[in-house]
Order: sequence, then structure tokens, then C-alpha cells
Amino acid sequence: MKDVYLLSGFLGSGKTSLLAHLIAQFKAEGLKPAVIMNELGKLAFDSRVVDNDVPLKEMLEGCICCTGSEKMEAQLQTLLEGETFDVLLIETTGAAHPVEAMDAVFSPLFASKLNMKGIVTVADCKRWLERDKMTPQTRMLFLEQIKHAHLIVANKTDLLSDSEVASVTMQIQSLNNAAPIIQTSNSKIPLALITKLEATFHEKGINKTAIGKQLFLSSRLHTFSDAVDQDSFEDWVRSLPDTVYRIKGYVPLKGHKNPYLFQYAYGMVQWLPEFMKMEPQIVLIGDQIDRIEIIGESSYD
Ligand SMILES: Nc1nc2c(ncn2[C@@H]2O[C@H](COP(=O)(O)OP(=O)(O)OP(=O)(O)O)[C@@H](O)[C@H]2O)c(=O)[nH]1
Repeated sequence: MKDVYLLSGFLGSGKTSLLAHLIAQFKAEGLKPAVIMNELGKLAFDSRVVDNDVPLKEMLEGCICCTGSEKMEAQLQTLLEGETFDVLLIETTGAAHPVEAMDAVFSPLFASKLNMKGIVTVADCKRWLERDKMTPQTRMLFLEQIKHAHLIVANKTDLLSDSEVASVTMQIQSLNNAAPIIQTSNSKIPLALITKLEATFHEKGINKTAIGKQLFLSSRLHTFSDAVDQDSFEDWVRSLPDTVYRIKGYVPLKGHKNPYLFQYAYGMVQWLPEFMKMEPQIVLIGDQIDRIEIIGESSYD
């Protein structure tokens, strides 16, 4: 399994600086990093910090968490098939919600190949002091990125006085006291701080990823042994508890040659025919999904 780190943080907080710093440190350890960068603008400006010998996939325009989930899967697929690397660093746009960005990594295609080590959020201390100037929606995103981090990098401390640094760090920590926080300038963190993150536990086919103190998101991969009836499958989906947030994958349907691409999010289901014979597998993401009986399993009536 390859370790994956998601670099989150508000626009201009210092994610690219962190990326450059981590790449250099991984290389110094003899490990080969690969990078996926998701930029909102058309210009691949930040990718200049990534050396030519580092496999790089860019997703320009559109954000991983909104429209880019399929694009991201395609990029992951090409990386896994075409490149050799040891760790994957994904830099999200500053406008991405970290949990939704993480959803893109949980795909049936990669469940057994990628190990989500954690979300590292860079928090701009200077901006924190001026957060009241943000619109409520933007401020909410800024706070959410901090709340869902497994490690918080309190950056740009050089722009603050010592007492401001102390009080800002305390305030940021109070939003998420499960994550360690480190004060930095230019996002210079020791590598060991991130390599020791263990956001995901692997047990009996379930990958359980902790987000903050209370929230645990689990992903569970299910492989179908037989085709299922489409109506019965939809009935099963509707019968699921609200704690199943997302299902995606390929479902083998009775009467059809190839498994259909199936997506479920926020109560909406979507089917798309697939022209290739994909592995009949789905991933469920949610809370307590280990207790769910999956249609087609021997114990399910
Ligand atoms: N003074 C100061 N400037 C910093 C620090 N960290 C980053 N910067 C500067 O802030 C700007 C944005 O840094 P980036 O690392 O590109 O931030 P980013 O989060 O990748 O930005 P986006 O990709 O636009 O969201 C650059 O001009 C950096 O040189 C810091 O600790 N102190």
C-alpha cells in the first residue's frame, strides 16, 4: 500500500511551500514522492516547485471535491499504473473541503492500494487574526479545514509577535484538540511529524479513517459474486441508515453484460453504463458501516 497525504489549507496559507519542503525531505530519506496538484486557475503556477524527477499530475480548473472526483480517479490510476513512487502527496485547492477531497481517494479501484495517512492543514496565522473580514461562508471553510486536520501547521508565525503567536495557536488548537499543532514559518515541518500520522486503521476489509476526535469515517470494499436486480439494489440503498454517506463503484446488474457505474451521495442515486468489464466492486463510506448487511452477501435476505 502506498501512503497518501492530503495537504489542505486556505488559499495562500503555505501549502505549496509545505509540498516543496516535504518533497525535499522524502527524497533525502531515499523515498520517491509523487504529487497530484489541484489548482483552481488554469495556470499550473505552483507546479514549478516540483522537480522534473517527481511524477506529477495536475488537475487544473475545478476542484477535486466538486467536479473533479472522476478526474482525480483517472489521475490516480495513471500514476499507479505508469509510475514508480513510494508516497503520494495531494495538494488540494485552498477552496476544497478536506473531507470531500478525501472522498475522491476512496475509490473501489484503490481501496487495497492507497493508505490515507492523514490530512495536514496549513493554517495562516496572519489570516486567522483577520478572519472576521472573511465572508461567513469562507470563514466556515477556513475553520472546517482546521477542524478536520490530523496535523495542523500554524504557519506565517514570522508575521506575528510572540504573544500573538501564542494566542493564535491556542485559539486554533481549541477548534481541533485531537490534532497536534506545530508553529512554523514557510511551512517548515520535520518529516517525522507527518510520517507518524496513522489516520486509517485496517481491519477485516474495512479501512477506518479518523477525522478529528469524534468523527470516524470508514470505507468498506465489497466484491459482488453474482449479479443483482437493479430495483432490489435501489431498495437496499434506500433502506440504509443515514450514516452511510457515500457509495460508489461497479454493480453487476442482472440482464446486463458489464457492471454499471453506480454513485450514491446525499440520497441521490446515479447509474451509468460502462463499456468495459470493470471489477464488480463498490465502496461504502460512512459511520459504523461494519454492521451493514450488503445485498448479495450470503447473510442478506
Ligand atoms: N511571510 C511568510 N510568507 C509565507 C510563509 N509561508 C508561505 N508564504 C508566502 O505566502 C505565499 C503563498 O504561499 P504558498 O505556499 O504558495 O501557499 P498555497 O497555500 O500553496 O497557496 P494557493 O495554492 O494559492 O492556495 C507565497 O508568496 C509564500 O512565499 C510564511 O511562513 N511567512
